[in-house]
Amino acid sequence: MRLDVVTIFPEYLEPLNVSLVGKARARGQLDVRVHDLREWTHDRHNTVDDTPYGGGPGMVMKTEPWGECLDDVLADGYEGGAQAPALVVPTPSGRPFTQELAVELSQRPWLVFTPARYEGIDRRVIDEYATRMPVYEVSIGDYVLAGGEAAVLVVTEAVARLLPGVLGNAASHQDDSFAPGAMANLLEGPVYTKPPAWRGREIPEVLLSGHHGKIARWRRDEALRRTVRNRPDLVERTDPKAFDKKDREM
Ligand SMILES: NC(=O)c1ccno1
Repeated sequence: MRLDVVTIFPEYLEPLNVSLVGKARARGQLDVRVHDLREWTHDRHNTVDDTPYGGGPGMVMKTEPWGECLDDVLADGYEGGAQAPALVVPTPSGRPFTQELAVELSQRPWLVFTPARYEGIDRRVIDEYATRMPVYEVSIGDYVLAGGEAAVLVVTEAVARLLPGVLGNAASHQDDSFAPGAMANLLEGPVYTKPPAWRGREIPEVLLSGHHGKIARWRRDEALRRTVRNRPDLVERTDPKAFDKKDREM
């Protein structure tokens, strides 16, 4: 997978050089390219923003630097072919970024992220590239950040860990909260490791029983308990019959 990120703060994307994403890049599983938008400006102040038409607070990111930069970024890929890119626009007014959407994005060969600053990017930029490729406007939560770069880090990590071979144990993400299948709409339950006792706190006995069926059921029940406590909205979304199905799958 190829990921391009266009930003006015390239240093914000340094975390993409470490841990899971950094290792995937080193192994060649991910080709991440970060581009400084200001390199596509032509004035001595490297201007990327201007006042909004219609008035109002703040500034809007200008079309020209974005257009010239995205044209260059896309020029070395095959638009519309097997390497067709998709634009990913982090914005509080986007569709919620979910595990399901992470799975969908992980199946694309090339993502181009356009994190905005200020009040956002002139809408004509998104409209222009929407004529050439899929555009995903995504929100990582109901809050406003100073810019989209933090959202790029979140989306990149959630997508990269789903790529084949990136997680050491492929089974790890099958039991994730929200993972399709048995865990869809369920939060992950508690996890434990050695020592068996710590400050008088013991491990739930069932986890030491070696009885896989009982352990699976206990984990499902704990996941349900946590979901009811922290995300009752997810429980409402789940057909009660599905819980029986989950029983069989776990
Ligand atoms: N909530 C978000 O995803 C976001 C992106 C940029 N600012 O906020």
